[in-house]
Amino acid sequence: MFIDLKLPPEKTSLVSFKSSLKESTTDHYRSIAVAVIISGFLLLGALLFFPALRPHVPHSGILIRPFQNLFQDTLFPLELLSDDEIILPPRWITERLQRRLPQCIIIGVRKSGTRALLEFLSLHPNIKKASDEVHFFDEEQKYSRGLQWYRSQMPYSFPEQVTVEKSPAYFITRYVPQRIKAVNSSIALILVVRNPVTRLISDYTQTRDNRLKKGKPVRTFEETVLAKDGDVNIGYKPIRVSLYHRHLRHWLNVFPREQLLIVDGDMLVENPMKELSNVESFLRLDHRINGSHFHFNQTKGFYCIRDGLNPQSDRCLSKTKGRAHPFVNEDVLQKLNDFFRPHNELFYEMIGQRFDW
Ligand SMILES: Nc1ncnc2c1ncn2[C@@H]1O[C@H](COP(=O)(O)OS(=O)(=O)O)[C@@H](OP(=O)(O)O)[C@H]1O
Repeated sequence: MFIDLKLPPEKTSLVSFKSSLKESTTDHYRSIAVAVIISGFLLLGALLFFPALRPHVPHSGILIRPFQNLFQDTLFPLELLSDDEIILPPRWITERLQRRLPQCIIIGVRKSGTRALLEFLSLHPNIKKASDEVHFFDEEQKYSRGLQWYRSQMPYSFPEQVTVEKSPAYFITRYVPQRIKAVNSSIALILVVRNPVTRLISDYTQTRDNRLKKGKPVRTFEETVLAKDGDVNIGYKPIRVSLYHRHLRHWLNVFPREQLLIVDGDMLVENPMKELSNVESFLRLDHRINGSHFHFNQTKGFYCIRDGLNPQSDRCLSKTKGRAHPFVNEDVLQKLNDFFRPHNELFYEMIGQRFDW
């Protein structure tokens, strides 16, 4: 049999052979790439729509909500997250993340701006706050649960971060300083104070509002703070709370003065940055909180936290902070100021610092 092979000239044949070989190799790789991409999409789709197909990954008990700021309160125990909210952080993160006992406590004074201070401080990347008041050292029932329980109330933190909690009742509870010292004798303590009369009015307003909410009868401020004979009613607890030197004495019997930072609560309202900067220095942290984090909110009448330049992002404290105070008669104010003046002097002497109260 004769087969008629019409071969092109030799040179042309070699070039076309090479080019056809190149084309077919490129086509081959292209098809593989397309196949890999399509299978990837199919796999992702399957995992997305059929959660049962997802591989079970053993977890370390610490999970991170993806794409949210890693260094804020984003760490949750497993039960708080749904399946599609969780990813596992790499081991180098989980090993360094722990709930730590606080290295700093805001001990009081109640109604002086303790919440504002805690919230504002937590803007610092190296500060982690316990969101709720913990009351470990002043409430027997909690204290009896021990340090493991206390630690479990703290947020997850990295070793370089400072954990802070605030429980204003600590300041006025006699046995608290000793208890804190027994746990951490070098702890950093912060006391927020404001004009004792303003603090008293704030305390009264809170109690009055709570009673009104429960439908209970209320007395006017004047009726509450003055006794029948017209003297200041020292039987009224909020008056005693404002006698700062009496409570502070117990703390300074236990801790050296350098371990305590006094924050001016009135200044915290007017110019939070000044006080926050003092706290950063006290905690030996870099100065990372700045004026751009705050915006004076006209409606609230206080500084609120602002994320970036977005006015929609203003985060103000709750309605229970910054309540309207009742009008107080000038004579009563005078009487209260006169009453507190010698006590304030004792306080100034004790702390080596003056206020214009
Ligand atoms: N930025 C900002 N926003 C709102 N409120 C602010 C702020 N800074 C300080 N304050 C003042 O904080 C007062 C409440 O104090 P505390 O947080 O210590 O109260 S509490 O003891 O925790 O209940 C609260 O007292 P009242 O004005 O009487 O409500 C405020 O005056």
